[in-house]
Amino acid sequence: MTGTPGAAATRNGEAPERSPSCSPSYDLMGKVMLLGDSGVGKTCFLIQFKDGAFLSGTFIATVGIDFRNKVVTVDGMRVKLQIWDTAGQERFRSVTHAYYRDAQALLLLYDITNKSSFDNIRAWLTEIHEYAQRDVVIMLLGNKADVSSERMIRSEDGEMLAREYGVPFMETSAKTGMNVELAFLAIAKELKYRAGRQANEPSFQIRDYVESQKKRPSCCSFL
Ligand SMILES: Nc1nc2c(ncn2[C@@H]2O[C@H](COP(=O)(O)OP(=O)(O)OP(=O)(O)O)[C@@H](O)[C@H]2O)c(=O)[nH]1
Repeated sequence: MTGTPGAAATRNGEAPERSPSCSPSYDLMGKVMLLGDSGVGKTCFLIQFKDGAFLSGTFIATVGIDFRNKVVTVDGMRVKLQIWDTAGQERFRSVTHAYYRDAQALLLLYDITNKSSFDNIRAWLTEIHEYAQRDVVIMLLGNKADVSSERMIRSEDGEMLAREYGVPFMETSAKTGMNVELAFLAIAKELKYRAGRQANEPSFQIRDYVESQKKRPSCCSFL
């Protein structure tokens, strides 16, 4: 485990800021958590977004929780995303629950080649409703979309589950980068919209935005 809620520093050496200091290099900050079963690709997803790289080779399960920061610019506003990578293993659940409370957004991943990771999404959503803020932004992501030959979950099933819970959905690949940046940009746009919402401002619909922007793997229509 590498930190507690509000701890000063973690393994990657960055300090989890709570509020902007004298001259912040961003306009808004949001805390995002990556959730999902062990092995679905949360750490790779974060590293692809942060560094544009893919960690292949031996799988090393996350222990406890870790985080990285990245600033993205949406509609001229710099949004600092503080992204927490959680351990998917059951034995770390009580540690990660403590972090849900002040998260503004949750990216919930399953692995399209692993049926149980998809079946467990309902349990994850139950947990989220128990521990997270009521208005937390949730996005469902079917990761490893590059491995079409081992696909176990149809894209349509992901879409259907997401519709049932009223959350945006897309398939992603931490390996090729497909839709990785889009997931975070959509979250940043939603946070920006929420922070600056004014009575006469046209509303931002994250589900419509994701639907209009997402890339679909060419592999899955035959399933
Ligand atoms: N082909 C492919 N492999 C992936 C992808 N994302 C992750 N992997 C592989 O899946 C394995 C698990 O990835 P991790 O990112 O460590 O999984 P995790 O969800 O962080 O796992 P925990 O830390 O135990 O919760 C690794 O061997 C990765 O190389 C992807 O999009 N495509």
